[in-house]
Amino acid sequence: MSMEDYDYLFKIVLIGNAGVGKTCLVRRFTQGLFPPGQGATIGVDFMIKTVEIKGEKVKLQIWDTAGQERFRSITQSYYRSANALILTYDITCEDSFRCLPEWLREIEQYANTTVVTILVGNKIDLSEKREVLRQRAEDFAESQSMLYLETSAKESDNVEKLFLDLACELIREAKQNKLDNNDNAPMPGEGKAISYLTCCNIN
Ligand SMILES: Nc1nc2c(ncn2[C@@H]2O[C@H](COP(=O)(O)OP(=O)(O)OP(=O)(O)O)[C@@H](O)[C@H]2O)c(=O)[nH]1
Repeated sequence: MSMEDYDYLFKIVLIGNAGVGKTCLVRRFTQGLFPPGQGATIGVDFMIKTVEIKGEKVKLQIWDTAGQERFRSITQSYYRSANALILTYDITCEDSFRCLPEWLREIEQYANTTVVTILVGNKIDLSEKREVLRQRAEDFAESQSMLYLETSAKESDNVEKLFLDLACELIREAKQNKLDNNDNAPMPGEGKAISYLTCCNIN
C-alpha cells in the first residue's frame, strides 16, 4: 500500500487581470465562501483541495496569482509547473477581455506546451452590466483551443464545475500520459507533479 493519500496531484494556476475575481473563485471552491472586502493578491497564494472523482482521490494544488502588472515577474515563474491554467476575465469589464491576447503570449512564453487552459468569464451575477457577449468569448476560446466557462464566485455558479471539469480533463490527459512531470517552479515541499498510483477506469 502506498503512503500517499491521493491518486493524482495536479497544479492549477489562476491568471488574469487584477480584480476579475481569481481569489474569490479559489476561496469559493476551497472554503465555500465569498470573502467580503477581498484585498488584491500580493505575489502568489496557495491552497489545496482534495476531491473525489469516480472513486479516485485527486489533490488539487491551486495557485492564485496577483493580476497587478508589478507582480508579473514573480507570477511568471509559476506557469512552468502548471498542469492547468485558469485564464480569468470579468464579463463586466471589456478591458479584462481585451488583455487576453497579452495573457496568451505569457502562457506561450512561460507555460509548458502540454498545459490545459480554460478561459473563464467571471461575475455572471452582474449580467445587467455585461460588456462581453458570451458568444464572442466562446468564439475567442475556440479559436485558441481553450475550454470556456462562465462563473459567479459570488453566487457559486459553475465554480465547482470549473475545478471538477478541469480535474476530469487532467485525469483524462494523465491516463494518456500526455502531461509532463515538470518540477522547475518553486514549490513548498511537495514532491511529484502527478502520481499514477492506481489503475482506474474513468472515461
Ligand atoms: N459581483 C461579483 N463580484 C465579484 C465576483 N468575484 C469577485 N468579485 C469582486 O471583485 C473584486 C475583486 O475580486 P478578487 O477575487 O480579489 O480579484 P483578483 O482577480 O483575485 O484580483 P488580484 O488579486 O488583484 O489579481 C472584489 O471586490 C470581489 O468582491 C463575482 O463573481 N461577482
